[in-house]
Amino acid sequence: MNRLIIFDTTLRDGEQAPGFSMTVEEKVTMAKQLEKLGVDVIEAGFAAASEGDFQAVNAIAETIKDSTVCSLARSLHSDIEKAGEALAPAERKRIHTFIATSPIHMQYKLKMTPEQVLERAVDAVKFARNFTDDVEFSAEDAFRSERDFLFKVFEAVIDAGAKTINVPDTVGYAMPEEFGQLIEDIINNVPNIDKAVISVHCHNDLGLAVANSLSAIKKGARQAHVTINGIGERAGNAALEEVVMSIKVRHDYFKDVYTEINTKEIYKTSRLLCRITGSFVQPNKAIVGDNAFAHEAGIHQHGVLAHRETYEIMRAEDVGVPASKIVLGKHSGRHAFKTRLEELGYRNLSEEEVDKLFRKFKALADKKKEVFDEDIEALIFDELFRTYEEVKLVYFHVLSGNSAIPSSTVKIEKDGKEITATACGDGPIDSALKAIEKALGMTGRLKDYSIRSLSAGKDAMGEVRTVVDFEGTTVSGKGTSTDIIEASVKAYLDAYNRYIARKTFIEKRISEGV
Ligand SMILES: CC(=O)SCCNC(=O)CCNC(=O)[C@H](O)C(C)(C)COP(=O)(O)OP(=O)(O)OC[C@H]1O[C@@H](n2cnc3c(N)ncnc32)[C@H](O)[C@@H]1OP(=O)(O)O
Ligand SMILES: CC(C)C(=O)C(=O)O
Ligand SMILES: [Mg+2]
Repeated sequence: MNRLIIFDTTLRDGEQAPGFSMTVEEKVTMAKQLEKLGVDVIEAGFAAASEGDFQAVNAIAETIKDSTVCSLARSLHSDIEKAGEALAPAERKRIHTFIATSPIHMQYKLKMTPEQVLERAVDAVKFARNFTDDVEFSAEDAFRSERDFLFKVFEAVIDAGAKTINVPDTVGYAMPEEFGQLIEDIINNVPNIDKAVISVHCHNDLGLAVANSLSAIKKGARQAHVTINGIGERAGNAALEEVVMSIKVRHDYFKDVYTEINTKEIYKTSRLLCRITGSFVQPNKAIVGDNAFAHEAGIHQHGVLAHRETYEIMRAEDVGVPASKIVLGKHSGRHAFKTRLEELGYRNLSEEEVDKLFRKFKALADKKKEVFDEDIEALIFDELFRTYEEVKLVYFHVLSGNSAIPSSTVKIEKDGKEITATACGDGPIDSALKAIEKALGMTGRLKDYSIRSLSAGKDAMGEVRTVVDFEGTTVSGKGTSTDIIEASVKAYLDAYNRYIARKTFIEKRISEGV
């Protein structure tokens, strides 16, 4: 009675939004991840819409074992037959048939009388039962429908064999209290409602899709139509991650309602959808946005460091986000700054040293959006401990092409001497970094490498960031240039210089007996 069925329509309503079309292979990949996430029903598409959608529903029906696979169908025999055919291989299959019940849709779009709509709905459900016992019926635009007519339609389709009746707020018009009231009214006015599950399908035109879904769940709805990242027609549908985490985090409010979602898979699923569709979620998006577990303001950082729950109502790990983040920027405070210094290995700085660094950090943060670890290390060495000579790049030369073995020559200045070295590699960057290592006389393990453009145009400045392990110490480095090979070489040398600086710092501290 208290299990909330999660009906995911990312691959149907989600895909209907401009820019979110997916190929058959992409839909299957997404469906596999939805199965891992533990959704109860995957609405795989609208089999009658196109040959591609038919293939997608069919391929998902063949692949998915743990979730029910569903296809949408208008209240037409031809649509329902297509859905039945596409779903044939599924272990558990559902046909979701619908017809609009609001006066405006019946009059202007369907050009049908209410009696005809009622008859068509009943006929569709009966016909769908030839393919599966699991039939869901949606009264499209239910929220703007005449209540008595809506109740009559639901009663009739349940009698005809619908196991789930879905109540869509197709145009996102409802307010949460009103939508909850509609569910209560359906429970009180549809005599056979105990034979069906009440489902809701909310759109986000006024930003209320999740609030409306939750209000309905509170009143007794036990299935929610949702999509990953809230994608869907126009402003989208209710976001799966928000509905599921609301139920989980506020179990005190939703009493015994629960879902079978493996919440640790949420973040991964959200990212997969972004990768497949080439879309982004806004940074402040609940649960899965980049900032959902990030803290930049000093007072918040202090609170979170002292006791996480001061500013976090759920754990990042519970939704699969690697960890909550303390982001250093112009709003950050001394507590967070000192913690980051300690995380970077600078544990024994005096309070005066921390103060001096903190002032420099604030000045830098005023100029930069985000202050990275390598910026902090640069401050430490530039301001406090510049006791070593940096290795400098004198020049580099690279030979590359699709018919040549990439090779590089570099000259560096180290300890007052110029050293030249040459190496071959798998590509121009690989050969240049190998030549640098030969010249340095030390090999590092490149743990991470990223490149981004700092400006627009073909001649844009590129910024390379490297994370390198030198003799068991991990350091990061940064280099910029309009030439990405030069930026890479500089970033590698920068990491090496930080490694030497850190080693020098530790040796100095040891010799001082600290
Ligand atoms: C609220 C929702 O999300 S509803 C689902 C929306 N999803 C889609 O539309 C998916 C993609 N759609 C399509 O590929 C096409 O629209 C198709 C294949 C479904 C239909 O294409 P066409 O036959 O060219 O019709 P078209 O889309 O122009 O018009 C829709 C027709 O379906 C009818 N119709 C709409 N809803 C229903 C329904 N639930 N039951 C029966 N008929 C319906 C309309 O009255 C109209 O009929 P008409 O052609 O006799 O005037
Ligand atoms: C097909 C139905 C459920 C729909 O997407 C809607 O009404 O928004
Ligand atoms: Mg919809």
